[in-house]
Amino acid sequence: MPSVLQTNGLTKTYHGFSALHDVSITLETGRIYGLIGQNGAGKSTLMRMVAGLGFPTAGSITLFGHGGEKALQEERKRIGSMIEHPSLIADMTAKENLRFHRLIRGVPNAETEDKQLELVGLTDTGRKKARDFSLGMKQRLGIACALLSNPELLILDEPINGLDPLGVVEIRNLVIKLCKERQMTILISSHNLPELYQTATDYIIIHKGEIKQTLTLAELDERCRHHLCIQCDQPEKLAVVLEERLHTHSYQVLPDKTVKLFDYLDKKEQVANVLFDNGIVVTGLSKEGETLEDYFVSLIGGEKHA
Ligand SMILES: Nc1ncnc2c1ncn2[C@@H]1O[C@H](COP(=O)(O)OP(=O)(O)OP(=O)(O)O)[C@@H](O)[C@H]1O
Repeated sequence: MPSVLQTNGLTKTYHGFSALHDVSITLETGRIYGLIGQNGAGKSTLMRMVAGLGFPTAGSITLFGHGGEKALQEERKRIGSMIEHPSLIADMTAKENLRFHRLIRGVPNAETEDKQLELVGLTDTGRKKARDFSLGMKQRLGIACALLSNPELLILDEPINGLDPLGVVEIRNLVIKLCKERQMTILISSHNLPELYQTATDYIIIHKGEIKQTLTLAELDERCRHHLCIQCDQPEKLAVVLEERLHTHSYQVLPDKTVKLFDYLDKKEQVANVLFDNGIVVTGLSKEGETLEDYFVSLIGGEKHA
């Protein structure tokens, strides 16, 4: 089966400024790809190129195994997208908005309107106009519009931006459901990395227009180094005890005096006993791992978070 999407050396330059540089990625069926990057990293630019909302300066795109402008035009009918903002008409109800999008996109069956409204939980909005919708409702209606043609690839640019916690969970559940039940491939960008960690099966990390890394959730978990997190009254003395009594140098003392021990992960009690025997008062000892956010920060060289 061909990949859903392949980009090869995709590059976009705006008046000499390189917004995307040599981007080569592959998306496979039925996976949720979290696209991560700081403001201005090139996430929307990449999504726009794939959705056909902009032309690359160089490089190529293959969708469902087909490349070339003519074939891409056809294959893009298999894509649904909500990029930057949901494109809604403020004066129209949810259903009218859906009908408008359905007609301009030439989707024949009208029943799909109710189906999408139900899927995103907007069946009860009646005569209420889109202008009076909450941000979460607007986002969900935008997703419903993107789903009208029953796409195989769904592109969502920051769909949870500005949503309250309940709204965030609703979008997460919807995305996971679409992937599981319809084998839909989803490319989703967000600055909310803890949330993306709960949603995505794969991660694409982009920095200053270039792909820094692509990895699966399993690879991420393996790379997020696990450690014992120790809180105590004397971190300097603790360091000496770790080196002299436990013969390890694999630790880090953080500015807040927490100590991360990368050794003895399954010997918590032994560590606790040795520290106690050496007069160190331990107020916290737990096994922990790095988060997606920590990993992202260390990967892009400690710059501000996404
Ligand atoms: N039409 C344009 N003309 C000139 N520069 C542009 C244009 N569109 C995007 N850029 C620039 O390209 C870079 C990448 O922008 P892009 O919107 O893709 O970033 P992003 O990762 O989506 O950021 P954010 O998280 O803030 O949405 C930015 O520096 C942006 O200013």
